[in-house]
Parts: sequence; C-alpha cells; structure tokens
Amino acid sequence: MTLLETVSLKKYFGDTHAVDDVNLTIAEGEFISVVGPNGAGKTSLCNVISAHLAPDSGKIIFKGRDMTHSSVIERVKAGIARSFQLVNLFDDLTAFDNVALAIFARDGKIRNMAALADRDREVTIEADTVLDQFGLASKRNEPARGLAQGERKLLDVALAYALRPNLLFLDEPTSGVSTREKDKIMDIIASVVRGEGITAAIIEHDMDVVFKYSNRIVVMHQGAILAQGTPDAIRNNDDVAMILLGSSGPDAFSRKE
Ligand SMILES: Nc1ncnc2c1ncn2[C@@H]1O[C@H](COP(=O)(O)OP(=O)(O)OP(=O)(O)O)[C@@H](O)[C@H]1O
Repeated sequence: MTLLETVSLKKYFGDTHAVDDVNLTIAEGEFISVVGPNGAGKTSLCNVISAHLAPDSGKIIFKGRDMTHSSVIERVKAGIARSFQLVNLFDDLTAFDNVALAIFARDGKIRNMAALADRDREVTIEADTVLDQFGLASKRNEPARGLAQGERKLLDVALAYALRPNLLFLDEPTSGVSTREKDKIMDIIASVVRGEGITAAIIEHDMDVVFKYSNRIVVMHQGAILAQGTPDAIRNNDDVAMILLGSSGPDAFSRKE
C-alpha cells in the first residue's frame, strides 16, 4: 500500500531548481535510499516532505491525506519523522534525557501532576527500551557531547524513532564515521525499522551502504529523479554511474577506502 506520494513537487531557490517536478511514491515497508551528487536536491526533497521547507507547487499525500500545507508538528503526528545531516542533540543532557524529551514532545500536553508522575514512569521504561534497541544502554547516563560520533549519529536516529513514525527519513545517518562503524550503525537502524515495520528513506552517499540495505534506490540529479529501481538495476545503470562517479560500468561502485 502507498504510504507517501509526492505529485509534481517543486522547490526553487531563484534559478536553482532544488526539487524539480518530483513524483515519488513510497510503499509501506520499503527501505529506500535517495542518492545523487552534491546539490542534487536530496535534502531539499526531505525538507519539503517533512515541512521544514514549503514547496512552490505540487502535492504531498501521506496515508491518502493531502498534507501539502500542514506543519512539521502535524506531519510528526501523522507519522513522518526525520533526522538531519548534522546531529541535533541536547549536548549537555544525557542520552537518556535526550530520548525522554523526544517522547514527552511526542505526547504533548500533560493534564496534571499525577498524570505527569504516571507518565514519567512509562517514559522511563520506553526511553530505556529505545536506548537498548539502538545499542546505547551503556551510555544512558553520559552527556550527549561525550559520545563518540557513531553513537551520536545513532542517538540522533533514536530521537526521530522515539516519535513513533510510520515513515522515517534519515539524512546521511552514516556521514562522518568510519567504514566499519557505518555497517554497525546501518545494521542497528535496519534491524529496528524492519523489526517495527517502519518504512525508511535514507539519504546516503556511500553506495556500498545503499546497495546493502535498500530495497529500492532513487537517484536524483539537478532536482529531478534521474532513475529508480532495485540495487541490481541501479548498479548496472551506466547513466547513474556517470552522474554519481563520473565513470561508467558496475565497477564504478566498488567501495574505495
Ligand atoms: N536555503 C537555500 N537557499 C538557496 N539555495 C539552496 C538552499 N538550500 C539548498 N539550496 C540549493 O539547492 C540545491 C539542492 O541542494 P540540496 O542541499 O537539497 O542538495 P543535496 O543533494 O542534499 O546535496 P548534498 O549531498 O551536498 O547534501 C543546491 O544547489 C543548493 O545550493
């Protein structure tokens, strides 16, 4: 079943066509990657889908509802959450407090102090479960600023996950970490999203990560979708290799350390 559909979506910055007539459909349960050279429009597309940017024209349909003009909060409530290229943590708070705050933010208003105390117990259990799912239980009481880069990336994804989305959009979840850590981070993310039946879309530059974890790859170039298909189809698409790596053929995609 279709979860998200963009219809002729456009976002221009002056003469720059950051998102140019994008028709993207994401089905429930998919794990897609959005790839493309720097400036292709990947983050702009994500920003428009999450309401961090308003489109110039086009539509965003989520769960069959037209959400084009809805706010970030309305989209989070509907089930769209995203993480950012640069992690967005409260650095002085512990890993636990970061997750607990995301859970409280998701729930909104609390009626009275008794309700707050009850909720506090539930949130503690839920936040500890989330930390455990993301392999961060042993870092529970450490301030976010003291965590290693890979742990910070995971905590950032955990905050988006704590919003209980149906669609989780992750902007470069493995940027700035070593190749070995990338696989560890992606194994954890893939296991959580698949285990919970969450639909995921990641923006990613490392094609080994993209080929390993995606069911479908969407290639953007100059704001538009240049190609999309299974990892095998994209691996063997010479136009895609030319655009992404400036060379042709499947060998262009082997990881270079
Ligand atoms: N706020 C903005 N104001 C003006 N131009 C912008 C703005 N945001 C993005 N752009 C431009 O829109 C185009 C698409 O940028 P975007 O960041 O979406 O690409 P990207 O594919 O995510 O790139 P990268 O892989 O480098 O993150 C680029 O030419 C960029 O300079």
